[in-house]
Amino acid sequence: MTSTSPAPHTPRAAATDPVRLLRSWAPGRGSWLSGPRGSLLTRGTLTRPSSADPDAVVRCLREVDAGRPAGAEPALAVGALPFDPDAPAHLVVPERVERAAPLGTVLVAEPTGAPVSGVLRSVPAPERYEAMVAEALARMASDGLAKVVLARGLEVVADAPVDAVRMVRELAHRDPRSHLFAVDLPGDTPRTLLGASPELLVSREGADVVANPIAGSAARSPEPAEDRRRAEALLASVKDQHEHALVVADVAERLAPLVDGLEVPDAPSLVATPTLWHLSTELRGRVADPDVSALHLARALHPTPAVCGVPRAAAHTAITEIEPFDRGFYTGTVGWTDAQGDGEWVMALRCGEVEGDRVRLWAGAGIVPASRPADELAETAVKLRTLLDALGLDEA
Ligand SMILES: C=C(O[C@@H]1C=C(C(=O)O)C=C[C@H]1O)C(=O)O
Repeated sequence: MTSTSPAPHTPRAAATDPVRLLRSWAPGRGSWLSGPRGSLLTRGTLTRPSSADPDAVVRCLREVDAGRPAGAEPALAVGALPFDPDAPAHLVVPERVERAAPLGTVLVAEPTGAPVSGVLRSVPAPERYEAMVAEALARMASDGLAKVVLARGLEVVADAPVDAVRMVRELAHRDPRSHLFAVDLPGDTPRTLLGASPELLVSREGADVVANPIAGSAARSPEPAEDRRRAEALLASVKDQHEHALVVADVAERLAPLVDGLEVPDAPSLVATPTLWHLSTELRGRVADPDVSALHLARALHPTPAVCGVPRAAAHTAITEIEPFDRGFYTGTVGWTDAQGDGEWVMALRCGEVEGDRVRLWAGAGIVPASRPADELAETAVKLRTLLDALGLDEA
């Protein structure tokens, strides 16, 4: 790690207005994260951990802390881990951190300014995605693959540089209760990963650990009775319950050695985004060893079958062979971890990457033997709406 002067002390539970924090974010200056437990704005780069290995990150944070006055807030590392656990992660120890209450408690005004106009390209074409699902189903019949999550992407070439600030405010306006994020990515030109995810990978606060896998989805309806019917059909769906149970079993198995008193609900509950119903299970426990940080937990769980599959290695191979693009940070995890081990990591879903006049966005769906290609394509189209709506684009 490189080191510079110690960061100024920021009070842990600053009574900052969460909307002011959101309004202070701009690409190239730091990261903004917001979820049901609070929001966080970071600025500048004090140092970068030498690797994203959790032990190295915690060591780096403790070194930063050692140079700070007693009672200062613990140093933290913020950033993103890619889908591929072997690909380079992006973590920085920021110069300054500001915290605020959850954004979900306040109304975020609809941003002004023109939405994006430009050209959209599907990667791959929608029919090709259906063929990809069919290929996954064929592999399942022959090689013991129980679940694989297949994604597709959209590439937007806009008529002018894309306003990432407007997109983030639009996401916050539409779904302030989701896990919102805007994180600068490394590269020669400024790149921002931004999104509104429904899924918490894992959080640690003191000894308390929460993981909240989500899998199994149904499009919502603007008509209340139909909306309710779809939610109940999802809860009763044998296919979706199976798809969900595979994820919960994997998360529980990987958490078990790290967590005491793991509580795993017997059945999932429903959660809603503005566009989708999902099956959700909240697992809770307490870290067995205080040195197991939120980042250790995230590394142990990622990539869960909510974004990869079962068995993990076979699903990862199938994804690499079938998907015609590199996922990068999509279906990776975004968050922070501090010197005491607290932190929160959310799944990089319903997200896009903004770079100049380009935006890349992705959505995927869990494929199990009972999946049908046309239904999975439709599900990805609904998932893509989150970012398309933030862009003000109509297609897909
Ligand atoms: C892969 C995505 O979402 C994941 C897959 C889901 C599913 O298959 O039902 C639901 C939530 C997420 O865990 C995505 O949004 O792109």
